[in-house]
Amino acid sequence: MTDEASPLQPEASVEELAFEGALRPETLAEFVGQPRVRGQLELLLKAAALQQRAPDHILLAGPPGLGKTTLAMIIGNESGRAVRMASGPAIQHAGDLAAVLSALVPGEVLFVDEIHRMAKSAEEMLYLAMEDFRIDIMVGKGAGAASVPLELSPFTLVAATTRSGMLPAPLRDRFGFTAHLEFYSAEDLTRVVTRSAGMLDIQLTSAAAAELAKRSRGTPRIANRLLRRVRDWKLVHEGSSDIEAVHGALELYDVDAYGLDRLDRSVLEAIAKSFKGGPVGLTTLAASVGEEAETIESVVEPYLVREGLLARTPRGRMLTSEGLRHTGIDGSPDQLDGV
Ligand SMILES: Nc1ncnc2c1ncn2[C@@H]1O[C@H](COP(=O)(O)OP(=O)(O)OP(=O)(O)O)[C@@H](O)[C@H]1O
Repeated sequence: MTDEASPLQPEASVEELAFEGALRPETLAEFVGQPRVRGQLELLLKAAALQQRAPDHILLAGPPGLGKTTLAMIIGNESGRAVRMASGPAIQHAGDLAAVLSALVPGEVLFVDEIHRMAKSAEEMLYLAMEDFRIDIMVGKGAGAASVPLELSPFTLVAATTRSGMLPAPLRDRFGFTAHLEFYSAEDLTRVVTRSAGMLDIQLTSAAAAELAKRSRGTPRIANRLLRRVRDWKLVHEGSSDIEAVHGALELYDVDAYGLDRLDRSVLEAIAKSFKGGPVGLTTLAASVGEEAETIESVVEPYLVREGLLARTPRGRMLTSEGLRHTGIDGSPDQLDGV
C-alpha cells in the first residue's frame, strides 16, 4: 500500500482503499473471471458446509490487485464466518502472532496478507497453530525459561502472497488448497469495468469499456483506477466521446497501447540498450532502472512474461523479439551489440 498511486501501479493507495471496498464483490457468483479458482473454492466451501466443519486453510497466490483480499472476504461471507485481518509485515515477532491467534473466536477466518513478509520465528509458530490449533509460548528467561502450551480456537487461515516461491515448503504444505490467481482476460476485465461503471454511475459504451480493459494490465485494481481517470476526463472535457475520453486519459497517464506503464517500458528499454537484450540478473536490472528487485520481480515481470515480451531464463532476464519490437529499437535480441 502506498500514499500516492500512479494509474498503473497495482498496489492500492490509502485513499483508494475506501473506494475499493465499495466495489468489492461479496459472493463467489459476483466475483468476475478466474473460473478455475472460483470452481475450486466453491467445491471446497460446499464440502466443508456439508460436513459442518471449518474450511481447510487456503493460500491465495498471485500478483497484486487480482482479488486476493476480495476472495478472502468472500470465503468468510460464503461460509458464514467472521474475517479477522492481519498482515505479514506487521508480524515481526512470534509474540505478535501469538497475540493475533489467541484473540480468535472459534470458527473465525484469519486473513494474513503478504504472508511471505512475516518474521521467521512467527512462521514456525504458525506450523503448529495450523496443524494442531496450539502454540507453545516461552515464559521466563535464561535457565528458568519454559515452554507453555496454549490451546487455540479452531480457525481457518486464509493467506495471500505475491511471492509463493518465497514461502518455505513446510508452510506451503500446511495449506489444504492453494489458489493461483492469473491475470484477467480482456473479456473478463471488460465485465469488471462494466460492473464498476454501473456501480459508480458512469456511462460508458461497450467499446470504451473494452478498450479500457485491454489497457489495464489484466488487473481489476488498475481497471477500476483508470475508470476513475476516464470519468474525470469526461467531466472536464464536456462533449468528448467515451472512446476519446479513454484515449485522452490513458495517454495523459502514460499508458501505452499494450497497457504498459513507464516502469514496464524502462525495464524493456534497459535490457535492450544496457544489456544487449539480456540475459541480465534481477538485481542488476533493478539497479539500472532505480527500482527495488522485489517490485520488478513481483509486479513488472509477471505481466511482461505473460504478454510474451520478456523471458525468464536460468541465466537471467531476456527480451523476446516481441519485447524488442515494443521498445522500437531495430535488430533482433541477439544482434543488439551495436545499440
Ligand atoms: N474478480 C473480480 N471481480 C470484480 N472486481 C474485482 C475482482 N477482483 C478484484 N476486484 C476489484 O479490484 C480491487 C482490488 O482487489 P483486491 O484488493 O482483492 O486485490 P489483492 O489481490 O488483494 O491486492 P493486494 O495483493 O495488493 O492486496 C477490489 O477492490 C475489487 O474492487
